[in-house]
Amino acid sequence: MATIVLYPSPGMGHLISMVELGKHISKHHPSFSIVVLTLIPSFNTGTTAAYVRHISATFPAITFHHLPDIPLDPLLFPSMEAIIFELIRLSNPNVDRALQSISSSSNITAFVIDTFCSPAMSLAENINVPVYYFFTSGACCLALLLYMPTIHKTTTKSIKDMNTLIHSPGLPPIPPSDMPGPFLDRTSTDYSDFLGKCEQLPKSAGIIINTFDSLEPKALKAINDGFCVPDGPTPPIYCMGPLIASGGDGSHECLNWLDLQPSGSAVYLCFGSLGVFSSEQLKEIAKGLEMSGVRFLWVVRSPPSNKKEDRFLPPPEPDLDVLLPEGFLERTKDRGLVVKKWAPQVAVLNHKSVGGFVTHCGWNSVLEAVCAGVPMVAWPLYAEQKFNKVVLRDEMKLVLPMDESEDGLVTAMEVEKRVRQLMEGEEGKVVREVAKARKEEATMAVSDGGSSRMALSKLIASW
Ligand SMILES: O=c1ccn([C@@H]2O[C@H](COP(=O)(O)OP(=O)(O)O[C@H]3O[C@H](CO)[C@@H](O)[C@H](O)[C@H]3O)[C@@H](O)[C@H]2O)c(=O)[nH]1
Repeated sequence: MATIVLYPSPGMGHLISMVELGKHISKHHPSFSIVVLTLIPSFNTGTTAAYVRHISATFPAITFHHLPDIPLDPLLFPSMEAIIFELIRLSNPNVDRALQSISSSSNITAFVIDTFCSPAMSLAENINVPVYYFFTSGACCLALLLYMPTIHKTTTKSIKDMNTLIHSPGLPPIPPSDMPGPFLDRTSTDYSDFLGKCEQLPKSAGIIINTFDSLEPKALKAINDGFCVPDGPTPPIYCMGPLIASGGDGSHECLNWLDLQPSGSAVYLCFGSLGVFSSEQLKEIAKGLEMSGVRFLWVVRSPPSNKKEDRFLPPPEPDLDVLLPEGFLERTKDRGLVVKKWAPQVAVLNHKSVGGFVTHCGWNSVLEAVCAGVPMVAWPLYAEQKFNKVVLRDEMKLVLPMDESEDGLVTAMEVEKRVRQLMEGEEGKVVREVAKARKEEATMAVSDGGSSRMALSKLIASW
């Protein structure tokens, strides 16, 4: 049987959309079998293991091939990215064995890897299988990553030390401080690791992006016209999104609570699979929500541990009585609900009572909001999220910003102001209209004859 092997990076934000890609191919081209190579590390990458069990049980067309865990000491790594990159690098012999074993019983048509999994590229080339990247963030971010080696060559300065806006083909000007974190300091190992990954992208047989043509037309045009890789060929680009998870079984307590709220009245606050705040920041959010008078559904996690050895472990169950201001839950019980750790986000965003979303700008969250037609306030935290905020605000006009004060704290007054603007103000009306229009376009893109479906057909035809 013809098999497509998918190799996602660990971490929910990367895994979910890769699995959705597998489901999508399998649904429209059932003659392909889909095998997903999974790395489920012992350090915290969200609720990965439970998710994989759920998909295995509910979607038998996808087979998971678990790669052995390689225990690593978190104390030796400067960042989550660094430990993930090392795990991926050390897993290469296991990936090699997996590919050999799969190819002994079936014909591997394509090997589709996450941007972070570039060390595996050579393994597939050795057995003459074409390698495609699956890019889990947007086309704007891809345009930047493809152009990053050019930016690197044209300066000797670290981006953090630049005081001019960064200009890249197809993108609005980006303030240096909003560039993805790993690109800020060119002397860091994260920088050289990421730059190496950027250089690999154009060497693939193609890049599949989780976006759709009409969401990011300027960036896509710049990529397709070859401006982002000025010194070589750009591989074919396939926009197949939005690839997002479905709403689940709809049984979570917060959905029952939303059933009781008026249509479009509640703001939903959630910060991806790993977003956490200090206890001081949690209290400011609580005060801001209370002052706003707006109905809210808020996913709260425990603050990050101060102990270096605990920083990649799942945070403990939050103690709301300690973390939130005294009496907050009681005073807001008629119009607010705090959920600990995790909410069924897709179902929440598609609930009729939800009218706005305060998000960390992780790309899956953005696409999920776009598909639900829900406008956003952008509160980026790490990775490429500040960059996403800039393009979402300046290019796509889908978000209102949440501004930090100089010490990095977002004050209760700022939370109050932005939530009210989003839910009740003229500013909110403007982004709401854009969100509704993008929702229609997203639906069309994945319908019969839509741009994302055509991209899938084009890719399959090339195989
Ligand atoms: O309480 C929660 C929290 C998250 N989610 C889901 O988890 C996923 C989170 O994905 P995303 O919004 O992309 O955030 P991250 O997990 O932070 O994603 C990582 O990967 C993304 C894709 O590359 C990047 O855009 C982000 O910056 C990076 O942090 C989404 O499907 C959410 O629906 C829930 O269902 N419930």
